Amino acid sequence: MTRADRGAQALGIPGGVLMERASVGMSRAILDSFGPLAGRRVLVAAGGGNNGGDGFVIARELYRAGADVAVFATKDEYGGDAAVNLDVLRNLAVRLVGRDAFSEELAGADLVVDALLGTGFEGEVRGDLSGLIREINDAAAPVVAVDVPSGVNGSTGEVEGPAVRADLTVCAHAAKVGCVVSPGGDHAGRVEVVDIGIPPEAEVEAATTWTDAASLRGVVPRRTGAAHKYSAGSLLIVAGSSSATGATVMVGRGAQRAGCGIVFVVTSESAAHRVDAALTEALVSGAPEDGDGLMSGDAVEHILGMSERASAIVLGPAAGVGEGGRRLVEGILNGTDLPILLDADAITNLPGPGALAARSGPTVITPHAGELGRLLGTGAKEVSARRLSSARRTAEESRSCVLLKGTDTLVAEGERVAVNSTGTHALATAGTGDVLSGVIGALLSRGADPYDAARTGAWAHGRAAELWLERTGRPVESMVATDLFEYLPEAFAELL
Ligand SMILES: NC(=O)C1=CN([C@@H]2O[C@H](COP(=O)(O)OP(=O)(O)OC[C@H]3O[C@@H](n4cnc5c(N)ncnc54)[C@H](OP(=O)(O)O)[C@@H]3O)[C@@H](O)[C@H]2O)[C@@H](O)CC1
Ligand SMILES: Nc1ncnc2c1ncn2[C@@H]1O[C@H](COP(=O)(O)OP(=O)(O)O)[C@@H](O)[C@H]1O
Ligand SMILES: [K+]
Repeated sequence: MTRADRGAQALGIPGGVLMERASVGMSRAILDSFGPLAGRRVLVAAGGGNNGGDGFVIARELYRAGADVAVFATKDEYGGDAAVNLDVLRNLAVRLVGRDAFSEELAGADLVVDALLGTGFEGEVRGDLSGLIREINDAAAPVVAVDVPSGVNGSTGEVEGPAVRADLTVCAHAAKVGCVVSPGGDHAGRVEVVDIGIPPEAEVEAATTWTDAASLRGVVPRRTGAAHKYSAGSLLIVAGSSSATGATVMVGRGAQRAGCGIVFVVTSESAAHRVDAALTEALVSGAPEDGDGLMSGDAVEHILGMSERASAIVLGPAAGVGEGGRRLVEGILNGTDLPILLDADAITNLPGPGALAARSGPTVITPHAGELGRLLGTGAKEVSARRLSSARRTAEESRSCVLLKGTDTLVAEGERVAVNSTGTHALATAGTGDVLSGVIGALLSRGADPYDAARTGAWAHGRAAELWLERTGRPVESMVATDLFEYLPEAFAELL
């Protein structure tokens, strides 16, 4: 955002013009959501930087729309465009209130505009601002955040202290990363973006992008008329144990619905016949298992033999944690250059992210915060607090593609991070992660590169859940992971 802003100003567009356009657009969005505001009481809380300057312009626009506007400004003296716009308020009948009147104004407000801190903020909120933020969060009125909820780091989504909880966040030019990546994203409410007139010449390529359907056009590999089942994608799934077959079945069915031409499964030998019965179209074989019914290190030879017929591998779901599992993962990683997706127990069986760095074949790992916390040795809490940097760091140390699951699934590879746009909390049910592994595995087997396979898979998986909700009208709580299979084809159809 800073680079785009500088670029626009270098082209001769004054900063004040950008502020004006941003704030007029934001005011329109506010009126669309909360208007008409004639006669309603609006409190604008404005901080000391340009976010506060936006707040002054919004105050003027809502005043023009007939609202009874009060403005609390944290500073006595302003500079630049903010000062200009504060002067305008002084010339109008807009009430400027002090700290002593803030709480009372807040109690009587029908709408609160949070323009305290924007993209210039990082770290923990200092001084009296934390008190203001707490008061805003305790107030009954709905809250609109300007550009980013105050207290949220706009570049990372990290929240280190008190932060505004908004009903609507209006962003200038583009959704700020902090409005979509958790935990900041959980503070933003609905996010709307307003055009502020930055010309294409000033656009910059963002390292963090939003995976929507448009960003995936042309990315999904297509099956041609000359295809046979192997060229259409041949996936080897190494999963499950004597006592756990469901995960394996869900990976397999997810892969089939994501267009894989042929699915091979290797599982513990005592479970193979049950998986075979459940996966009609797949070729299932059993591998040596230990006393606990988990595939043992001795299974490596059989798996590598099977891998000669595959174009990608999914390794891990319900395969078990322990010494045998560690040998299994190590043996497969060292034994083949095929694209591999490691999920669940295969991630837990890794000694650390560095264990993947030496691989020459493409590698994807799909941890949730708990699994990534174990892999990094930092714990789930730390990963959840710093999702973007945790995913980035893991991608760098593992030289792999990292998909970090959550409400805002992130896909990180090299310098790039994609934030998934689909999904619903209906997915918070056991087994949905297994389906995701199958979908991404299928895309790898069909020739997609890891980054595209992971972000396309996440998008289609989330979209399938949305379609289930839309089509069935059932409550989110009643979804089970296998419901996704029926809607995956329709989700993919939207990308083709
Ligand atoms: N294209 C654009 O870029 C456009 C940008 N626009 C708008 O400008 C916003 C960015 O403005 P910005 O750069 O002035 O920063 P901003 O968010 O107001 O913060 C600075 C203030 O925060 C304070 N502060 C900082 N850290 C703090 C802490 N830990 N704890 C407490 N306080 C802290 C700091 O205080 P100080 O350090 O000076 O004491 C200073 O007062 C952007 O989000 C958008 O709304 C639009 O007008 C359209 C064009
Ligand atoms: N609240 C939520 N909103 C959106 N997606 C969610 C939510 N909760 C879980 N998910 C998604 O559901 C899947 C759960 O995966 P995981 O925890 O590995 O499940 P399992 O291991 O039981 O298969 C992930 O893709 C995750 O992103
Ligand atoms: K703000």
